[in-house]
Amino acid sequence: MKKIGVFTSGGDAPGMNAALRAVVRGCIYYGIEVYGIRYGYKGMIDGDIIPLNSHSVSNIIQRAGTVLKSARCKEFRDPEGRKKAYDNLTKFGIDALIAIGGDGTFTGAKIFHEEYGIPVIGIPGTIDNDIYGTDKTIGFDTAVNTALSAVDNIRDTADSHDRVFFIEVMGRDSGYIAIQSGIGGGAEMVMVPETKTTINEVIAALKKGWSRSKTSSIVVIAEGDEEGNAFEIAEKVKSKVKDLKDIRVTILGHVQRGGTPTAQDRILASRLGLAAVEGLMKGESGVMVGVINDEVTFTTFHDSITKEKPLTQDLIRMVEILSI
Ligand SMILES: Nc1ncnc2c1ncn2[C@@H]1O[C@H](COP(=O)(O)OP(=O)(O)OP(=O)(O)O)[C@@H](O)[C@H]1O
Ligand SMILES: O=P(O)(O)OC[C@H]1O[C@](O)(CO)[C@@H](O)[C@@H]1O
Ligand SMILES: [Mg+2]
Repeated sequence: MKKIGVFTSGGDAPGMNAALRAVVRGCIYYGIEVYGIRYGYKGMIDGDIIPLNSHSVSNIIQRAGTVLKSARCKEFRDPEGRKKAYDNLTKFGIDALIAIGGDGTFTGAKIFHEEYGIPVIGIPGTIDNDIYGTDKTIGFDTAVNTALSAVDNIRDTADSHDRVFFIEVMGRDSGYIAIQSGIGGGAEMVMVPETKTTINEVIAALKKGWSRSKTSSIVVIAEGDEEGNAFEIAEKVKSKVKDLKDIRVTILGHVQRGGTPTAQDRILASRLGLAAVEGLMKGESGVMVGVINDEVTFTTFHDSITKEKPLTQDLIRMVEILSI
């Protein structure tokens, strides 16, 4: 293994730059050449590939986003697109890959690895934390803290005006950001795609609060909840509770994808970046590197994308008890 290509793909996540830095510095330390593939699979297909050196990753550990840029690339889903990508890698002499991204990125990496036999290791970088094989994904901790700080701010104004707020956080198919920012922010109710929560249950939780003289309430909703988005859920609640006081809806959106990476995310990213390089050197391939119980662990792409990572049931149970 002489030349590693590294890329970031899918939604960006705070800490991706720290992971890239660790990959580049790790390669240089072990005498391996390293190339950056810009815009994920799109850059692989377009041949947008640049050599990286130690200086290329100076002063980025603290920056969110990804200096390599990211993209969602339809063409890579087709065999013709992947053939173009492989031809470009051959042209540059790249003989191994490190993919930083989420489940979609790993699905593409798995197919590519199986088709062309090129060694690939994945690093989990997504705010959603929806990947099996690691306790946390890079970017999740920062996103939770961003969402939590927004919940705190909303609580201030909700309290002044005696209002009910429905706050939607990110997580296409996953309630990790919702449950953690909900518990941390003292929400009256958290709605996540992993468990079914009916509108009547939401109403019951709100009424319980009002019966105990609570004047304001917060409901945190993961964007993938089966009852709909925050506006739809607010409307459903309103239609069933005639004397409902003032309500407001806030969608936090992409604000959760930016922001200075937390210490936890920078350290996790640095650890996983170096472990990916060392893993390739030891012959690991077709796997994702993660940290479970503070230990570096390799999980096959197959398991990382197909096995479910369940929300801790204890956290779901806590919301009701602690919001009385
Ligand atoms: N089945 C597939 N075959 C080939 N490539 C795929 C496949 N699924 C996803 N990819 C590639 O991986 C890219 C990233 O996937 P996706 O957009 O789902 O983001 P992700 O990596 O899951 O990150 P996040 O969920 O954090 O946004 C896609 O744009 C596509 O190029
Ligand atoms: O606007 P985009 O890039 O399509 O991403 C939105 C999605 O990306 C994620 O933030 C993950 O990165 C999801 O939670 C969200 O649904
Ligand atoms: Mg994904």
